[in-house]
Amino acid sequence: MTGQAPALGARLVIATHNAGKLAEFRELLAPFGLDVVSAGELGLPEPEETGTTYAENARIKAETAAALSGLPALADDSGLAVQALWGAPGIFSARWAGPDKDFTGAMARVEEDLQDRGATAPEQRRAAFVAALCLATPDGDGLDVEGAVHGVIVWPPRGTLGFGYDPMFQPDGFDRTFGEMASDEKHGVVWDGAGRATGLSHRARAFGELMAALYPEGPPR
Ligand SMILES: O=P(O)(O)OP(=O)(O)OP(=O)(O)OC[C@H]1O[C@@H](n2cnc3c(O)ncnc32)[C@H](O)[C@@H]1O
Ligand SMILES: [Mg+2]
Repeated sequence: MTGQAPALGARLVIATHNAGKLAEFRELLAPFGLDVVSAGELGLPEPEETGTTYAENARIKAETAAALSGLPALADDSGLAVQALWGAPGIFSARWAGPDKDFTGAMARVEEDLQDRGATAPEQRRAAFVAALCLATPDGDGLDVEGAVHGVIVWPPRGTLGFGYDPMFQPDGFDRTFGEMASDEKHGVVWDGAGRATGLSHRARAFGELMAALYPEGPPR
């Protein structure tokens, strides 16, 4: 293997129009010295997310951005999957917030739906954040990975950090929500001695999987 990631390239498009995700990817990619540019900065359109899975939607976003920019593109499709709601809002997590991106309203809808089902005990309020990443190249190569983090839905929401549904999600093993965690705690990655990356958030875990898939034999020298 050469010193260069096989598919990342020196310039990489982050195929998202979500400022919160973009900030997290910039932090995750910061150590690698890539020239990171977002789909929004390139003026690329937001493709319609017509897939029925996180992975399908991530691929649509990555392939669209790679084809339009001529650069490798990394996309993320993610969401909050609440067990008692059969995985909702899931791939519709962004759509629950509507065109005004009203996540206060979207979180209230999650809570209302849980209340309607009488889900008041923590074990009835289990949920996971899920992220599917797709790295696509302009010549049609694609790499798909996923990550998840399990936890519980809390009410009322707590914390002002992060974005989206962060204030109502408390990961297992913590007494704080993602909205109460500094970015490094939520999605910072830790490298083990073999060059494998792990982290807390769904996005950090998926990122670790991406690195493992790109470099199955460990980091490039
Ligand atoms: O499609 P792009 O342009 O990437 O941006 P988006 O916001 O529409 O992203 P998704 O279609 O993947 O929808 C995922 C939604 O799930 C929520 N979500 C995903 N990851 C999250 C996280 O780490 N913290 C809080 N909410 C998250 C957030 O509200 C997102 O809008
Ligand atoms: Mg979207």
